[in-house]
Amino acid sequence: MVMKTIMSEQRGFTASSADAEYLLTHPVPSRSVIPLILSLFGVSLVSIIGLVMLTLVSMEGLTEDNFKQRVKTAFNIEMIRQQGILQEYSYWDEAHQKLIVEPDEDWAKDNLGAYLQETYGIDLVWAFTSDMQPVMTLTDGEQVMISASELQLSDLQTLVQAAVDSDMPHIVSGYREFFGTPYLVSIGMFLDEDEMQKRSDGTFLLFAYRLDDHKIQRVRDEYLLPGLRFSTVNNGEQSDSAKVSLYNSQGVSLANLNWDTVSPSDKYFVRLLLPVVLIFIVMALLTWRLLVGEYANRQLYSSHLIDMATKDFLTNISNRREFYLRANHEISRSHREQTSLALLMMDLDHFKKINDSLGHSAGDDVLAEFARLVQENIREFDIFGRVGGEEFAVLLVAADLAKAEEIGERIRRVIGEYAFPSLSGSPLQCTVSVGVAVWDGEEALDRLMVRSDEALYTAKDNGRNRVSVA
Ligand SMILES: Nc1nc2c(ncn2[C@@H]2O[C@H](COP(=O)(O)OP(=O)(O)OP(=O)(O)O)[C@@H](O)[C@H]2O)c(=O)[nH]1
Repeated sequence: MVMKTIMSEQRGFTASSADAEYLLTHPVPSRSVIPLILSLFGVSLVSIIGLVMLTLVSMEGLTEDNFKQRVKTAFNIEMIRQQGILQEYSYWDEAHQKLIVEPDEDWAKDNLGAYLQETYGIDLVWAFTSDMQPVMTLTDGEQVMISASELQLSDLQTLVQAAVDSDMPHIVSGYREFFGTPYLVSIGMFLDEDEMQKRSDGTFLLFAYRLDDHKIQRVRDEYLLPGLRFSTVNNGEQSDSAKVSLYNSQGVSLANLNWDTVSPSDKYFVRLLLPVVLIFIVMALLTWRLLVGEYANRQLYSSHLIDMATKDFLTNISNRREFYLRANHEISRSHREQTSLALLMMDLDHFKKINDSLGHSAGDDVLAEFARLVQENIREFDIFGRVGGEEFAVLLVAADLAKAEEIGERIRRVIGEYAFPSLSGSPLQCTVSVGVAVWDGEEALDRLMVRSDEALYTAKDNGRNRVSVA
């Protein structure tokens, strides 16, 4: 409501009352809020980067665990596959006949040998008796002779016993070392095809494949385990860097499996970081622009409002209210400091005629021009205001009667001699009457105004265009 009043009094200012209303309900933000908001952006950015890092690092752990699980699963499947092949042969009466009862080298080579090696990667086939005497031995598809003592070199005995003790089909698997090389081994008892039980002779069949680079490459490709590497362990110790180790039945590590997992933090961090940082920078810049722009608008608007409240829109000098405020302040100060003051009250002569003959707007121009001329002829610290329609007042600071008369006379002369520009073409002549009153050192502003007003009327009564003293 206050704003609306000011707006209607101070015509000419372009802001609407809705704008003023908005300003009142949205106070100008303090500039210190801007760095605060930007710091919040910074903190959020750091938190998001931290969160992304944390997510990626935990993903890294998951990826590592996941890969390890897949490697173990792959080797378990390999074992089961080997057991499946072994089972087919251990149940096959003809195989028992040709490998144990009447060993037939040609049959063995045709039905096991190269065929098993090429199709299933089986490098080693042994058929042996319950007292671990080898009957038929095929290595790399070829029949070779191998002694019982060589067979006993490994901890094969445990595996043999486990096969005997296990349930049907009496097949077990494990990792064993033969001739200094780790192998994936499956041992099964020969079973009777018709009776579906252990044969009375307690004979065994062993299938194994060598864990070499070639095998690991196959596992790598088949089970989609990129980067899987293999190394044998000579001293039986698990290597520090090994991610999965293959142990024999005594818990001795025979081989180490390693791989290079792609680290999500390495792979995605930079890719994620860049857009996140960019988005934050853009957001921070936009916020900065909005806040700074808004702040500047509010400042501008505030200064406009102050102008509207204190200045006369036509002449740009103090309005009545502001004149009273400043003049009262000056009287208090003069009272304290015991200095002199004088008041000039001025009124343009026959101003109505200008309005009537040339129009209100021409009258406005004369008023504005009059104010400018007066302003030029008083001192900077004098208080000048429009106190009525065509009535003006100047409070002369530290001025005695002589000084006040001198200034009043100067104004009267300047106005009288001035050719006011006019739209009609020919310049206008105006005169002004001035009433002077010197402050008595005690009186209030109203009283001083009344006395100078009376002096002004005396000037008017005495023929205008003159300076009268109260
Ligand atoms: N153009 C214009 N005229 C105004 C404004 N304020 C007051 N007036 C006019 O000023 C005139 C004052 O007339 P009067 O009070 O009769 O005084 P005067 O014609 O100046 O005659 P004296 O003062 O007796 O010399 C009136 O016509 C008012 O309308 C204003 O802001 N603009």
